[in-house]
Amino acid sequence: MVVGMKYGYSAAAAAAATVGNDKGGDLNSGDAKKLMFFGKASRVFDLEDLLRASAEVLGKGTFGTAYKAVLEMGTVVAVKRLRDVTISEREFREKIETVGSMDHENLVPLRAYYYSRDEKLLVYDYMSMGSLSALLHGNRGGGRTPFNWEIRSCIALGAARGIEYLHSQGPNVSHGNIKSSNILLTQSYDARVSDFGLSCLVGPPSTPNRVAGYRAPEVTDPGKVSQKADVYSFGVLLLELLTGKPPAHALLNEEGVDLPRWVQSIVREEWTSEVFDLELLRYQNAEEEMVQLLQLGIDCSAQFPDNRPAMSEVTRRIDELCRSSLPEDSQPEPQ
Ligand SMILES: Nc1ncnc2c1ncn2[C@@H]1O[C@H](COP(=O)(O)OP(=O)(O)OP(=O)(O)O)[C@@H](O)[C@H]1O
Repeated sequence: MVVGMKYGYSAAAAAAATVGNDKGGDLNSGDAKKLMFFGKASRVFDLEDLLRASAEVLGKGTFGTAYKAVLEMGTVVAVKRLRDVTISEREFREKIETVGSMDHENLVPLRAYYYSRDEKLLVYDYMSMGSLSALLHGNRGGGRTPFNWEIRSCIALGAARGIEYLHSQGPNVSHGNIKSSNILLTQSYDARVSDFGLSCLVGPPSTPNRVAGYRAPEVTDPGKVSQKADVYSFGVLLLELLTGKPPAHALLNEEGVDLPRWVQSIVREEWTSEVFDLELLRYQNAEEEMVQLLQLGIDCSAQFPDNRPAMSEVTRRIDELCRSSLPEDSQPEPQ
């Protein structure tokens, strides 16, 4: 199956056919029609390889459709086809260069991009374990790895570190779309934050309710999200991780209650019996730490931005919780 034929990458295919040579470097030369890579060692395939790859739709998101593409040489990548890119080509290239320069072990690296008038593609590492959302809310039948405290707290810490890194790039740098489907997992359940930097490339989402459960109350323009709004979304994500409930859960919405308010409506003494995910309780051996992480989720999702902690503090608190729940003989060296 060919990506271009099956999913209509025809504009990219046409561009590829006209490339002809690799020379030149400015926007009007052949390079403008090529797959542009970030980093040095990663230039192992080109646009034609990508167009020949067999592809499968992973899902439709706010910014476009994501595909899993298996290249002929066996490399697997995730390709995001952006829709509604409203900014100019120059602005797009400038912004995407910034995104591509972000480098942290808890971010999904952007490997390459393709820009033409009709087609904008982003190429990421493919994360074979999928998203936190799928793991939390997908099939809970037998055969799956117990989704215990150790794994969940490690995911919370990794995601917090990724967001903290983004925030450390400047006071105006934020993610803008923190949610469980944007936390992807490696084989060893390390968390990687994806989709950063995309909200400034595309127009307003056509489906605003997708992020409803995660969006901070003060956010009116999804294109203008502050770091404190990211902290709110991360707080909701922590509550989701511990309760196993999706923030836009039908039952919660019927009562007009969002996840943070639902958790707060239950007295602390009843958290263990009423709030925590039953699957988490089954492997429970860290009740005090679970309660503290839930409290952190509540603190992060405070109504007023000034009452929310900074991501650096959030990371520090999760790191402490992870350390205190480890057996004495397996405590890691402080970083
Ligand atoms: N690099 C990747 N590796 C594996 N799966 C991915 C990758 N990127 C995205 N996905 C998965 O593909 C699906 C669609 O992703 P996409 O980011 O387009 O939409 P979303 O996360 O559902 O929403 P949004 O666009 O608002 O972030 C999701 O299930 C996501 O977890």
